[in-house]
Amino acid sequence: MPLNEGDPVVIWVDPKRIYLVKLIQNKVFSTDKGYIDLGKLIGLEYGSEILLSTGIKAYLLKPTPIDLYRGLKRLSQVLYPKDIGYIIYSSGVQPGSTIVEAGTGSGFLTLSLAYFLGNSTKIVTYDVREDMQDIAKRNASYLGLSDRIIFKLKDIREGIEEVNVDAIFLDMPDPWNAMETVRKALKPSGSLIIFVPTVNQIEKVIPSLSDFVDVHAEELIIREYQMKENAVRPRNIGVIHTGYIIRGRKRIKVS
Ligand SMILES: C[S@@+](CC[C@H](N)C(=O)[O-])C[C@H]1O[C@@H](n2cnc3c(N)ncnc32)[C@H](O)[C@@H]1O
Repeated sequence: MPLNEGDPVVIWVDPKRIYLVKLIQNKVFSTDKGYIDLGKLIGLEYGSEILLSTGIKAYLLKPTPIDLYRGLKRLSQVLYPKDIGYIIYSSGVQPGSTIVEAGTGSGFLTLSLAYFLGNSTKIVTYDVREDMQDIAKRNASYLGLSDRIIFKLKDIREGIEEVNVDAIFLDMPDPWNAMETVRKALKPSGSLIIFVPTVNQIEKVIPSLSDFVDVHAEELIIREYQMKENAVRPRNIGVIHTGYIIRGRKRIKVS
C-alpha cells in the first residue's frame, strides 16, 4: 500500500540510527549520515530501500509498538516494554476490563494498555503532578489514543473513585500507602501489580499484601547480543536494571 502524507514511518539507517517521523510535504529530515526530503517518500511502500543525500542506504519500516515507544516524550522514569508485556500478560486484563493506574508519569504503561486493549477498555490513570499528565496527554495525542484514557489529577492514596476494578497498577514511590484504597476498589480475584525499582521497596510492600494470594516478586532481564560476525556475544551497553514486579490477587474471606 502506498504511503500517504501524515503516515508514520521508521527510517532505519543502521542499529544506532532509527528515526520515527511522519511524512510531510516539503519537510527535510536530517541525520548525521545525510538528509532526505520526507515529501518524496509519499507514495513509496513500507519496506522500501531509500538513499540519503550522501548516497547511504536506509529503509522505510512500519512502526511497531517498540518504535512508537522510542518516539515518546519522557519526564519521569518509564516502564520498559519487557516489563509492560509481562504486566499485561500476568494481570489478566483484556478488552472491556476496568483498569486503574498510578502514577501516570510519562504515560508509557497507560498508552501501552490503551494501544493493546482497544477502546472498550476503561483505563483510569491518577497522578499528583500536572506536568507529568501534560506530557502523557501529549504522548497520547501523538499516538491518537487520547479518547481511550481518563486522566485524574489526584493522589491515589486518598481514594479511588472507581469500583469493581479488574486490575490496579501502581508505579509510585510508596505503593504500601495506597493499599487501603486499592483493597476497596479492586474486585475479588482482581490483580494488583506494583512496580518498584529497589529491593528496599519490595520489603516495605510485603506486609501490606495480607489481603492478597498468589503473590510474587519478579524481575525480568533482557540481554541483547551484538550481531557481529565472529564476535556474537552479549552487548556491553544497555539497560541493566529497570525494577521489580510484585503481583497478587485479591482474596475474600468466606465465613
Ligand atoms: C515513575 S513515574 C510512573 C511512570 C509510568 N508508569 C510510565 O510508564 O510512564 C511515577 C509517577 O507517580 C506519581 N505519583 C507519586 N505519588 C503518587 C500518588 N500518591 N498518587 C498518584 N500519583 C503519584 C509521580 O508524580 C510520577 O509521575
